[in-house]
Amino acid sequence: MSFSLGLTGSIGMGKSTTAQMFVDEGCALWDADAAVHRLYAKAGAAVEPMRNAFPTAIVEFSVSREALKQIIANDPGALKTIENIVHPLVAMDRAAFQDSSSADILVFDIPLLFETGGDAAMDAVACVSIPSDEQKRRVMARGTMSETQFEQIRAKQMPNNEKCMRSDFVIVTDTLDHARAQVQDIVRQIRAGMADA
Ligand SMILES: CC(C)(COP(=O)(O)OP(=O)(O)OC[C@H]1O[C@@H](n2cnc3c(N)ncnc32)[C@H](O)[C@@H]1O)[C@@H](O)C(=O)NCCC(=O)NCCS
Ligand SMILES: Nc1ncnc2c1ncn2[C@@H]1O[C@H](COP(=O)(O)OP(=O)(O)OP(=O)(O)O)[C@@H](O)[C@H]1O
Repeated sequence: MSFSLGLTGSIGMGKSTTAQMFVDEGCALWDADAAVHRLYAKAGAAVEPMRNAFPTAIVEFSVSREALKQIIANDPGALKTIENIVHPLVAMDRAAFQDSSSADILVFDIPLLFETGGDAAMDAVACVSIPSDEQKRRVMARGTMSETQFEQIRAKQMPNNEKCMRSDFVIVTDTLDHARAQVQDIVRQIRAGMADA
């Protein structure tokens, strides 16, 4: 039996970077954002349902994120429709990974873990955390979102302190070395618990 660890945190707080540190420790990784990329790609399972809901979102046989962002900017309610299409498909992709992976620890990088109730399927949850001003600085430095887009996404997410309170582990992502040390400690604790079980 493998151990399922949910890895969550608000936009730009360091989930993807921290997830790779779990991979370095021998954990298998499933990434919800990467699953969405597969679903949006040519022949991906979200393309046809999305075409039905938002014909202008399809560019060259795939779902265009730029077009989606435009659609959401004009109609913030569109995000709910998008989620209703995407989230069940994401859940199927996750279940297939869970069934097929043989690593001792499976890490699920899921931005909306608590918001979608996905935490119920996890043995434990780790949340990445940094102060909100640093979060904004890091997202703006990526240069992929306007401040309005960032604030829209952030407003939809559960507040960071609530996520941290509901998690079994909090990983402070202030420096790479500090984050790695915390990841190694969590992996050690989980493996020790598995050995005791
Ligand atoms: C809004 C979209 C077009 C923005 O695309 P873009 O490439 O600019 O950003 P990206 O996908 O990398 O998302 C950046 C971060 O925003 C956050 N985020 C994305 N979608 C949502 C959402 N529906 N609610 C809250 N936060 C979200 C996540 O923390 C994510 O890591 C895209 O995120 C999307 O299609 N979202 C709907 C699907 C979804 O809910 N994905 C979340 C993971 S299942
Ligand atoms: N421990 C850390 N120390 C210093 N910088 C970090 C650390 N972790 C992440 N970062 C930086 O913060 C930024 C955001 O990190 P990352 O892309 O991992 O976040 P994310 O939570 O996956 O983002 P999103 O929610 O948008 O997908 C990146 O520029 C990354 O280099």
